[in-house]
Amino acid sequence: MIISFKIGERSVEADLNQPMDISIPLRSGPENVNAWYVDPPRIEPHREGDFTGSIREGASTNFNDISFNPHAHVTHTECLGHITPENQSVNQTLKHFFFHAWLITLAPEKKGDDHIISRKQLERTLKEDRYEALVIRTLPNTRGKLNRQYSHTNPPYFTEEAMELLVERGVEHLLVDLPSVDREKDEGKLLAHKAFWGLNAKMRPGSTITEFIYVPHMIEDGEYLLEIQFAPIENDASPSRPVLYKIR
Ligand SMILES: N[C@@H](CC(=O)c1ccccc1NC=O)C(=O)O
Repeated sequence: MIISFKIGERSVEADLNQPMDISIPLRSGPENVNAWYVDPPRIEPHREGDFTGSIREGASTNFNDISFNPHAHVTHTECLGHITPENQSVNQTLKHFFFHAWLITLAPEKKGDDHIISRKQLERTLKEDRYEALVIRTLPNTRGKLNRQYSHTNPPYFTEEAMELLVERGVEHLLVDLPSVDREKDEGKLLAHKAFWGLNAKMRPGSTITEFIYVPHMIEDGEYLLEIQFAPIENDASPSRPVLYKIR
């Protein structure tokens, strides 16, 4: 199916039969991507008394329980509720699912023992005045991102000033291939998350951050139609499947 749509006054098309999935799937066990010091996710037959929800073990159907943490184990979209005492649900935050997005690629800069995405670096790369959604692929970009064990590795993160620039450029939905936009160990400061959601300025409760994406090499930097779908769970974050479509 080819769809025609408008971005502002510009008429464009996209082929819905050519989706580019940029999610990391969830699988059972230690091969799954992991962060935040938690055990691997589990997908296993439901057990109750002498019932085991597996056809191989005599049940009429396969009937698995799934145990995972959206922040630790899978591509997930999160809302302001990730960092506020009030319960806020991503399922109430995101009410439409197609966005005008740009994909950019950056090599985080070394700063002491850290690797950071800085404001300067973003200023050099961001050519548009305004963005609705921004997808950031970091280098090196290998399939290792699909099952990396991130705990205690101090992954790259965004500086507060970098996030302020994204807010200035109107970015409502930010997607990154890292476990977090903040430093792994920052004593709970969460400066980048707070800057993005405007906790010390104008609050941006409709904005979302999607972490743990994986953008394969063959997808070129540029402009896309982005679809973000997620499981309708009332929680600060939910596992999501962002998909890009070429705009032409
Ligand atoms: N850096 C924070 C922890 C943190 O950022 C975090 C902890 C658990 C799950 C997700 C986190 N950050 C992510 O988006 C800290 O050191 O307290």
